[in-house]
Amino acid sequence: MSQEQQREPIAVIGTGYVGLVTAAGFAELGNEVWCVDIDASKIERLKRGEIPIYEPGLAESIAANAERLHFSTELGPALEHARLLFVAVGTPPTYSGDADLSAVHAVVDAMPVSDRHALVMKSTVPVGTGASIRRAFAARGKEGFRYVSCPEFLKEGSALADFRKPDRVVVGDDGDWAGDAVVDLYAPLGAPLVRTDVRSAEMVKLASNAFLATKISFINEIANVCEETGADVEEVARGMGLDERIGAKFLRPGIGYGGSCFPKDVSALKLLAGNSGYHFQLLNAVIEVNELQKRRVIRKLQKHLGTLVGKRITLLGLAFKANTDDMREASSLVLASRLQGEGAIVSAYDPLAEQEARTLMPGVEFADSAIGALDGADAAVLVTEWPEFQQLDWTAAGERMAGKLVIDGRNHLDPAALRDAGFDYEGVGRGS
Ligand SMILES: NC(=O)c1ccc[n+]([C@@H]2O[C@H](COP(=O)([O-])OP(=O)(O)OC[C@H]3O[C@@H](n4cnc5c(N)ncnc54)[C@H](O)[C@@H]3O)[C@@H](O)[C@H]2O)c1
Ligand SMILES: O=c1ccn([C@@H]2O[C@H](COP(=O)(O)OP(=O)(O)O[C@H]3O[C@H](CO)[C@@H](O)[C@H](O)[C@H]3O)[C@@H](O)[C@H]2O)c(=O)[nH]1
Repeated sequence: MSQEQQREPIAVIGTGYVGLVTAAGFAELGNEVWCVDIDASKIERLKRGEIPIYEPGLAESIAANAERLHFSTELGPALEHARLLFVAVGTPPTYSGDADLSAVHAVVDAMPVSDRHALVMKSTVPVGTGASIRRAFAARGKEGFRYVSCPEFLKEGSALADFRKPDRVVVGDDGDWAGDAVVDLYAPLGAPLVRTDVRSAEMVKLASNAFLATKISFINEIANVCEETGADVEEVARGMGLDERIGAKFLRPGIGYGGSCFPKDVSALKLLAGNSGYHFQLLNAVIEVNELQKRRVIRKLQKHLGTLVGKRITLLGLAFKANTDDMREASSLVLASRLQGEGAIVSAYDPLAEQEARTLMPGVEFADSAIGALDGADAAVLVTEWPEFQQLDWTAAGERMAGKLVIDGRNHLDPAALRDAGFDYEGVGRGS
């Protein structure tokens, strides 16, 4: 038998961003992967070779490894073929800001009480979730149920690359066969391994996201002070980032962090701390700065245009970041509704996220090109850092706009080039 054939078959429950990337990544390594999702239409599309989300390289990887990838709405085949069941279902925020664990509980309830299987938690869950799942199994008469926390750190837009070359692999377990098997699965990637207890692994995930979000809110506040003092935050971030203790990553100022993870995980950690009797003061500020950062755009527009009533404002980019079609917690959603609240007419363009955005942004006029969206606009707001906005012929765009104002929410454009093209340009903390 070749080494490839000997690799452990696994199951992946939930075929969203994390589940599909995990499945494709392990299939690349030679594992048979049994994927399960309750969304029948998603499974049908996957069986036909259609990939329901956009993630660079994912379609190609799934096509190249199709023989090792199996898709079903039934848990049965997964349980039959695999010992390790990777759970990658959603844990969205509830109204109160806690993580909604109903999908995780649905998976736990569907699991047989068996010695042969172990749950490997990829979904982001509050600290203590592993312990409560083990208690639930104990109540079903299964004391020795195996549970591994193996949090996922991929970033959308580079998810497959992150799987192939992770900064670290974190495995939280009781030191039993299931933890050993997960360590073996990841071994070919050669990543640093943190093997620890379940609660600490759960906390590594929440603390990492909270720290990164804190870094972003910090640089956003520095940017705001730069606007008051005439310093250029891009130069400041460059100077800070070269200090190895600080590091250059996640120091890009902008209109706040969005996406399916940072907002929900920061809030979940804050509530987890609160529920445990600790007031996590820093995270309150991180969240508040992030909310206010989006609203500063409105003030910048008003500074130049006066009232926004009847003004036509174009949002360039809608997805929460470039290279994804994901609209979850995108800053564009807040901006569009605030602009509409001020009486503005909002037009928009995004190269990938339009379809999803249409369902979330009532009253917004969508165009199929940046230049089309800018037609007749009084101002453009760059929301997502798509490379095509740097390549846009801004002189031609300016000729079609009613006013020549660009608010660059990601410091993505060249201020000098825009000013040469006759625009008023405002970035975030870029001086004047
Ligand atoms: N998206 C990211 O960048 C990212 C990165 C790291 C961790 N995470 C965490 O991973 C988890 C999954 O995130 P995602 O973005 O992949 O979510 P997603 O919404 O894209 O996918 C979740 C999938 O689970 C399926 N599902 C729901 N209940 C199910 C059930 N009972 N059985 C089988 N399938 C079920 C859904 O139909 C959906 O396809 C979350 O906890 C998230 O916080 C996400
Ligand atoms: O310097 C920066 C970096 C990011 N962002 C914003 O932060 C948000 C999140 O970006 P990013 O972290 O690149 O994307 P995600 O796919 O949400 O990934 C985060 O959330 C995932 C889910 O938990 C984790 O797995 C990843 O490690 C973590 O980076 C986006 O709105 C970005 O525009 C900034 O404003 N400035």
